[in-house]
Amino acid sequence: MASRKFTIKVPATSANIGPGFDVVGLSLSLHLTLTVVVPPPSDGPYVPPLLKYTGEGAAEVPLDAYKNLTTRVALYLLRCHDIRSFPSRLDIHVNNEIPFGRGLGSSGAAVIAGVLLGNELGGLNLPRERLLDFALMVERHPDNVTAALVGGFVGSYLRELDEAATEAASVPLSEVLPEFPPDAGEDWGLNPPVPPLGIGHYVRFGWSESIKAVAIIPRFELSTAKAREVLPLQYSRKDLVFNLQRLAVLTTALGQSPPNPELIYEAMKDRVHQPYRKALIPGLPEVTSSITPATHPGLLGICLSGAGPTILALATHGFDAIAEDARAIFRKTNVKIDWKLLTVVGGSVVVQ
Ligand SMILES: Nc1ncnc2c1ncn2[C@@H]1O[C@H](COP(=O)(O)OP(=O)(O)O)[C@@H](O)[C@H]1O
Ligand SMILES: N[C@@H](CCOP(=O)(O)O)C(=O)O
Repeated sequence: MASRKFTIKVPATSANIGPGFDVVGLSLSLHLTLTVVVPPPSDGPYVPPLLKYTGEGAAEVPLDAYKNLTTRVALYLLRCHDIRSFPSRLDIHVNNEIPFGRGLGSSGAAVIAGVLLGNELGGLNLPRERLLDFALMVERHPDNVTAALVGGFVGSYLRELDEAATEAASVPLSEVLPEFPPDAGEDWGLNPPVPPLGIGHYVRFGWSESIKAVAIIPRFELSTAKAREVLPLQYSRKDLVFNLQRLAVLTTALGQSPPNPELIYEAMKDRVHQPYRKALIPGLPEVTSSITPATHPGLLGICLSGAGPTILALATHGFDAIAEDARAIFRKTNVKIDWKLLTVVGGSVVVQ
């Protein structure tokens, strides 16, 4: 019997796009790719997975399958289906183009890669909606994981669950993700909480082909957890209405051809997360307020990408001027940047 080989490819994502905090996401042309070889069953002793890693994060990512986010998520899926461990001598090569902790959805991509890996290894054939439930037990805001899974410009919500399901869906992450092999003398993690059915729901919006994304990526990391801690628990009606009005317009405006810069620039403004995150990202207010469609022809709108620190500028042309002027503003605060011109791509694929 021959080895089985397959590839999993998951895109980067930019969440929020201004007013859509925890609601909208956009899949972008940087990828996390797993090349997986499953050897045929043998009678020899059990050999744990061999994990190799190249690209972004290679120096810091754990290569122990019981510590690595992607493989722990895969194991979570397997154990929820009574499969206790990875196949023996599993070989996984990860190549990552998505920088860590920059607001481009690296952790969401790692989680989606994990659910797809578990689904393949276990031969589970779970539908996309069920895979999303598993991803949402790990990454609990739906914007990144939904866009990474289904691709495009996507809006999603979490269904209100009944009391029992809410409890099942809100267990600590440490109870969801296994951290030990099955022979570690621990029962812990072998019967993890199974996700309630239908946690997340989504819709894909139109996207005008002419719109590209300039990702202006500061050379420092900001963890999403830290950037969420600075957000308030309550908002004024004025600020909520400000965002709702803009989000309603934005979801259609980005699908129109030709896109309307005046409409989009205003519709990408936000009062729910960016004002609170500016202290963590020196240069953010100046970049978003001084780079406008009037000063930079081709620009449509500009916002924080996810929890930051990356800034996302949507534009049809004039990409170099936008990025280089953002670089100059960041330089004044001693922050160096890299920038990439990205396109909106399809969702995750598994190729046999
Ligand atoms: N491919 C990956 N494999 C394993 N862990 C990853 C991978 N990508 C991201 N992570 C984990 O997620 C962390 C970054 O997540 P987060 O703070 O949410 O930032 P973001 O998702 O915006 O890049 C990394 O420091 C790392 O621990
Ligand atoms: N809605 C979330 C999105 C986080 O995205 P990430 O790419 O920074 O992980 C938030 O704004 O906190």
